[in-house]
Amino acid sequence: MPPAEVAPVLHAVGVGVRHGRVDAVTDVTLAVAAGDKVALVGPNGSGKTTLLRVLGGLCTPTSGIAHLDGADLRRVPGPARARRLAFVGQDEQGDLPFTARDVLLLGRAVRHPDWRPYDDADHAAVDALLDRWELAPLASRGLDEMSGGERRRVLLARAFAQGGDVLLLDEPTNHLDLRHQHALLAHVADAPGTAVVALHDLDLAAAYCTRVVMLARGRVVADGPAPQVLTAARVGEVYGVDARAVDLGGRHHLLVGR
Ligand SMILES: Nc1ncnc2c1ncn2[C@@H]1O[C@H](COP(=O)(O)OP(=O)(O)OP(=O)(O)O)[C@@H](O)[C@H]1O
Repeated sequence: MPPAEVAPVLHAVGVGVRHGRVDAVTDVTLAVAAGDKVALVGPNGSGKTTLLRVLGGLCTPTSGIAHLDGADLRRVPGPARARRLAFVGQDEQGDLPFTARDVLLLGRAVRHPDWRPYDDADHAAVDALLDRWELAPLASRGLDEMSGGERRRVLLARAFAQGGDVLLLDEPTNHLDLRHQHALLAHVADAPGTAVVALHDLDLAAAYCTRVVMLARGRVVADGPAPQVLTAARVGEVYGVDARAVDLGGRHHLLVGR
């Protein structure tokens, strides 16, 4: 007997988003299965942020529909959505005087719809995240007293604190140094849940994601494993660069010039 079809966790069907006279996303159909780690790549303005926001229920499509576990995302109430999905935006910097510990506890708040106070499990989860993200020395420091990269790491750790099973991250490596870029994507790759991550660094996409979806002018132009999507010809054409694909130790890389 063939295995039963597993419904996608996230499913955009014929999604279009129009901002005024701009078609940001056009007729995108994308099914993301549980456990998929999807890199969303494409040039500036190709629709990555817009599509991520649709998948997170933060932007209502002008046409088509987006589902979370088969339910129309427009009808999933905010608190229920926040228990499943965590979204970290591209420019989220957070300059409020909350400490790192406060911010991670705020992430846990989505698990307390009844305003129940934080319990030992919340504090233990936050302590574990502070350790894992090397944030313990910043636990009592305000966001407004941190460097850009430190703040960014706190906000990304908050997404993990929410404890949902779907991560939507928009250019999460912005502001992070090399080691933290790799550490972050390793966290994402190792997490048991589903992730869709907009990335400009194609090497990071190839190294840590199981699947690469490439957008150009609001449409999906390729979808599959990195070596099949990130070919020299396609990257050259879509980004307008001179690209060469190389295999180093079994890993797909691109050498890029103008
Ligand atoms: N609020 C808005 N009003 C009008 N046009 C918008 C708005 N937001 C985005 N756009 C346009 O929609 C298109 C897609 O933008 P989007 O931010 O989704 O692209 P992106 O791939 O995330 O880009 P980048 O890599 O530069 O972050 C672009 O042409 C952009 O100019």
